Amino acid sequence: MANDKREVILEVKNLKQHFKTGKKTVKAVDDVSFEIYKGETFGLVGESGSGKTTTGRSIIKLYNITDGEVFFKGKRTSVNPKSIQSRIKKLQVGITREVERKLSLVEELEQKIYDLRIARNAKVRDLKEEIELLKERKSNRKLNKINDKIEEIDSEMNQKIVKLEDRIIKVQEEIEQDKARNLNNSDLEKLIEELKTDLPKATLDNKVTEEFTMDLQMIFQDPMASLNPRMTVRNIIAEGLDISYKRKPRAERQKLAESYKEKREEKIEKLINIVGLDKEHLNRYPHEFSGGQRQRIGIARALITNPDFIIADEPISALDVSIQAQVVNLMNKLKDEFGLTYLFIAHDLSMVRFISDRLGVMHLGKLVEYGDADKIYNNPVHPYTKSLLSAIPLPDPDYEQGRRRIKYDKTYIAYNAGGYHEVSKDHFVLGTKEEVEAWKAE
Ligand SMILES: Nc1ncnc2c1ncn2[C@@H]1O[C@H](COP(=O)(O)OP(=O)(O)OP(=O)(O)O)[C@@H](O)[C@H]1O
Repeated sequence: MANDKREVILEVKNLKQHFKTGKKTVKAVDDVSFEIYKGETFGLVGESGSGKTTTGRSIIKLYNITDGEVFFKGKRTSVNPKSIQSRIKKLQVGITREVERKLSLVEELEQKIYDLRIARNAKVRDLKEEIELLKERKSNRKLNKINDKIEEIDSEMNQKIVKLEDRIIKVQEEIEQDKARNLNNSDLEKLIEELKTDLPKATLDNKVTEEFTMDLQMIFQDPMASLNPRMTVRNIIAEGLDISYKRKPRAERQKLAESYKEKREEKIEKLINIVGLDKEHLNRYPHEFSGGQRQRIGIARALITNPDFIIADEPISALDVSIQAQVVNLMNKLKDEFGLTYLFIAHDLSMVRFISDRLGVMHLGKLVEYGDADKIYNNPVHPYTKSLLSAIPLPDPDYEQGRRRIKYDKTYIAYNAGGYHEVSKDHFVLGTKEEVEAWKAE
């Protein structure tokens, strides 16, 4: 599993998703970063309200993100234009400060030149008085000596002044460069426009690009709520294809019409079989199916666009335990068959543990620990992960009798300090250095 040549398919960088509700701001996702490799199952776990769903929805662009970036197959798919703007502003403030610092350096250097001249004048004044006396005494030899001395003082001072003036010129040039770097407002607007065109348009108006919609699909927790009750299974499954077809220009659609119908039907029939249902189910409506069957329909619907990435948000939580394993097995089979990558969101760790290659543990909008799933299960470091894992029941009566949930006191954790620390290869923990060291030693 741990292979350095793994290809990153999804990268989430400093993702923030905050919601304003009245006066309060809910930081549903707060500065979360992680990456998912092609072909793996990345389990995102945490208790209800920790921000897992919001993370998934932000990735699939159901929200305009508050801050951060998301890259899918190396292409930036999400960035908040306001956050670009604020970053540029910060840069400008930084440059302004730098200019101020340099201006005061110039002042300092000018002061030094002034001080040198004062010191020189004081010295020379005394010598000149002496000269007047010597002139009266007509002592030419001594006179010459003092004149030489004054010349010496002057040349020494001039050398110093030349050096200082050179520095001043250099700093002034730097100030000009800084000022040129500091964009005026119209340049700023231009830069933002450039950044915008650099991104898929979807990023900014929250419409989704064609490619992205096809490549990235979602499976939801409650298939009944996510399947339109008034649509037949056939049309539900075909929805992704139909949307993309309807987006095509009319002329192209007319040309394709016949072959599209055929291909569509072919694909639907193939998929209904693949997910373990029957062709004759296609004319029925969602309410005629059991929970497990409805989830199979949801899976077929996700597969119709040939995605390579699927976000499965609690896909088995609403199902009977007996059905859960069936759906998980089906998803695993499809993963191999179609070369899929999964982001598998779940609050119940007992199943995720068996299917995840890598894992992220969320708590209060933060990703507190992530990386290789085995490492995290066998050697959890963050106190929240330890507590969460201790809550998983095991099919072992002796263990169960002694099992106690490890208490977790979040007040001890400095969530806003520190960053991610790699405690072993592909195993990252959020905290300050001291915290992580202490947790490791526990
Ligand atoms: N649209 C929204 N407006 C305001 N607050 C929201 C919104 N969506 C989510 N939240 C809040 O953000 C926090 C994280 O919610 P989220 O649904 O992402 O958590 P979760 O870990 O997926 O939990 P669950 O398993 O219960 O769905 C919660 O406090 C929730 O109330």
